Amino acid sequence: MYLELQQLRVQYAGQAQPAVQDVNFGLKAGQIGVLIGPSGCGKTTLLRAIAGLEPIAGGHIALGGAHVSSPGSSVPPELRHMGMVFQDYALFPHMDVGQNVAFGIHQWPTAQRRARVADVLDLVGLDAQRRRYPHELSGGQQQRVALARALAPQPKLLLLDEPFSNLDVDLRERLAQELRTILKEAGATALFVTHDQLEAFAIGDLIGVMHEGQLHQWADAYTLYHRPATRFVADFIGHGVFAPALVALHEENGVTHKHVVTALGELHGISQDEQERLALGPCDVLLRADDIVHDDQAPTQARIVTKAFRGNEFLYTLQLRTGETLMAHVPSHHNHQPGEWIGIRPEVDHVVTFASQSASGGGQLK
Ligand SMILES: Nc1ncnc2c1ncn2[C@@H]1O[C@H](COP(=O)(O)OP(=O)(O)OP(=O)(O)O)[C@@H](O)[C@H]1O
Repeated sequence: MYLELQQLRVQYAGQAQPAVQDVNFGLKAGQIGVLIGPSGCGKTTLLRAIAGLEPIAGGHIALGGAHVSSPGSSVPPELRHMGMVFQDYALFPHMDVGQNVAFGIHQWPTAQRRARVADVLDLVGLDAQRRRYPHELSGGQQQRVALARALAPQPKLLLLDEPFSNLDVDLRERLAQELRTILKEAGATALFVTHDQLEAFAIGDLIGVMHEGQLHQWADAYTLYHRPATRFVADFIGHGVFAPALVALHEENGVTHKHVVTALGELHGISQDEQERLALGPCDVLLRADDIVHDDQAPTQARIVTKAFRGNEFLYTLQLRTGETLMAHVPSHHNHQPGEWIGIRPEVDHVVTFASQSASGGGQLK
C-alpha cells in the first residue's frame, strides 16, 4: 500500500473518547479514497492527523513505504510533501491566478515553474484565466485554482476537506466528476472528505464510512451499497428499511438451502458465504427502495404514505396491511397518490441480513 494507516487513534486533550480510534485502511498509488460520515464522526481529525496537523495517540501512518507518524515520532507537516485543499479556497486576493498557482513552487527554476503553472492550469481548464484575480472568478473557478495550486508541487498525497461545500448543489455534482478526471489525469493519490454520498460515489475508488471515530467499512461504492458491513453503513448509504424476517430451510430438487421469509414473500439467492454464516430463526433483512418493484399483478398490496419526486423516479414510502413500512423507487410515469394501494413485489439481488432488533420495531432508514 502507498498510504497505510494502522490502528490509528487520535485523542484531543480533555476529551473522554478518542476522536478517531482503531482506524485501518490503505490506498494504492493513484487511487482516490473518500471518507464519509455524519458531522463529528472524525473525518477532519483523521485528515489532519495524516497531514501532521494533529498528533496521534496510537497506531502508525506510512506513505510510500516511509514512516510518517507514530506516537512520539512524527515527520513535520512541511516535510510530508502533501497538498491540501479546504472548503474556503484561501487564495491570495492580491495575486493573480498564475501567481497563486506558482506560490508553492516559487523556488523552482523560472522556466520549469512557468511550464508547471501552464500544465496544471491546462489540467483544471483555466489556462485562459491566468491573469485574472480571485475576485474576478466564480466559486467553482476559485476552487479549481486552489486545486491547481495544491497539485503544482506534485505532492505525494493530496488531502481535500469538503472542498465543494460552499458551492451550490448543481455545481458540486459537476465539479465532483471533473475533480475525479483531473486527479486521474494527474496520477495523484488523494483522500477526500465529504458528508455527501453522491459526491463520495462520484469521486472515490474506495470509500470509508465513519461513525463515532470508527471506520465501519472501507470498500468500493458497489460493495458499500450491496454488502454493507454494519447496520450503520446500511442506514447511512441509500434508502430502505430493516424488515423483520425469518431465516428458514428450503428444499428444492432434493437440495436444502437457507432462504429468508419476509412479509413480501421468500427471498432466495443467498450467497454461499451467507448460507454458512446465517443462523436459522428471526433476523432483520435490508430492503432497499431499489429492491421493491411496483407491479400491478403482484399479490402484495401496499398503501402509499408519502412520495417524493426525484426526476426520473418517485421515492414512495409504503405501508403493508401488517403495518410494516417499506420504501420503493418507482419510475415517475407511475404517478400514484398518497392513500392509494399499489401492488409490489421484492426483487432482491443481494440479500443482506442483520441480527434481529425487531422487538424494538425494525426501523426505517432515512
Ligand atoms: N480541537 C479540538 N478539540 C477537542 N475536540 C475536538 C477538536 N476538534 C474536533 N473535536 C471533536 O472531535 C470529534 C471529531 O471531529 P471532526 O471535526 O474530526 O469531525 P468531522 O467528521 O470532520 O465533522 P464535520 O463533518 O462536522 O466537519 C468531534 O466530537 C469534535 O467535537
